[in-house]
Amino acid sequence: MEEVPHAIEEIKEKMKTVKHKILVLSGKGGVGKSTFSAHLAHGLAEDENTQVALLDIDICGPSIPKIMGLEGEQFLEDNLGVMSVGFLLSSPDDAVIWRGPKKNGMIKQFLRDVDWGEVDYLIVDTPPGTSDEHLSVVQYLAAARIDGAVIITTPQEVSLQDVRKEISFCRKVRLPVLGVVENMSGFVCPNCKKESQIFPPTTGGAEVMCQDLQIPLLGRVPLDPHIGKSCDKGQSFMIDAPDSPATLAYRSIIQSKCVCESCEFTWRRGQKVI
Ligand SMILES: Nc1ncnc2c1ncn2[C@@H]1O[C@H](COP(=O)(O)OP(=O)(O)OP(=O)(O)O)[C@@H](O)[C@H]1O
Repeated sequence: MEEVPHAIEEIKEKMKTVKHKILVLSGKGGVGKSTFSAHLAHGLAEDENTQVALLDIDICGPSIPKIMGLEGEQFLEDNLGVMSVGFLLSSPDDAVIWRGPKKNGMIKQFLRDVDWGEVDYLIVDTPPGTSDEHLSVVQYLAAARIDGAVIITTPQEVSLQDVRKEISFCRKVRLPVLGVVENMSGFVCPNCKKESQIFPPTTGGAEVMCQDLQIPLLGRVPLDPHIGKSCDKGQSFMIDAPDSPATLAYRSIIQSKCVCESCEFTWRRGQKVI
């Protein structure tokens, strides 16, 4: 037990070279959290002067190595580093069946023992829900100050319901909510450009929920089947389809963050919600 406060101090020291730490959360699985985390990392790293690190703590289902086209390697570009438990498995098909303490130990090792170097943004992709991994990363980074969480949802009530739980978790552990991204939000037909709602928002979608909870809606990313194709190839969809509505949505979300060097990072300054 004595070990945890000690590790928190060590991690605080290690994180001195990491400017911003952003957790990516979702209530439900399969809503596009890892895809968003990967594209946030790609998008931020397009500026070659920005150092980005992507840490995948979805220990039982690490999909970041595949999405980033890194099965076996740990670095992508000079300014974009990736770490995942997926790199430690002998085969991508290996199952990780770990209890809480072992997961916590792995997260501690990732944060404390990886040589992160000078990093502008550390993006942490988490498993769905609120479990050991979330508590652990929040606890270990407690003294190192996390900027906040971005929460990914689809427009359906079944996903939004779990987002409310996620927000309640954030409030309990005093993790600021930077905002919500509504993913798979409408489908723009590539031929006629008409938008249809594949997953209709029965309760008003993320927009109404964000208004109710006074949380920023960072943007909406439409459904595009080519996103899955790019991810399967380990490529950035933003490079593969630079003019698509989904790319424009990713870019608008990424660009809306405050880039001012001197100010304290918030997605939209002054709107950080605890
Ligand atoms: N906007 C989108 N349009 C179309 N497909 C998408 C979109 N976003 C994500 N996907 C696809 O949805 C599937 C689930 O995405 P992803 O693995 O990122 O979800 P996740 O929330 O991280 O899931 P889990 O938490 O279970 O790991 C993937 O096949 C991905 O390619």
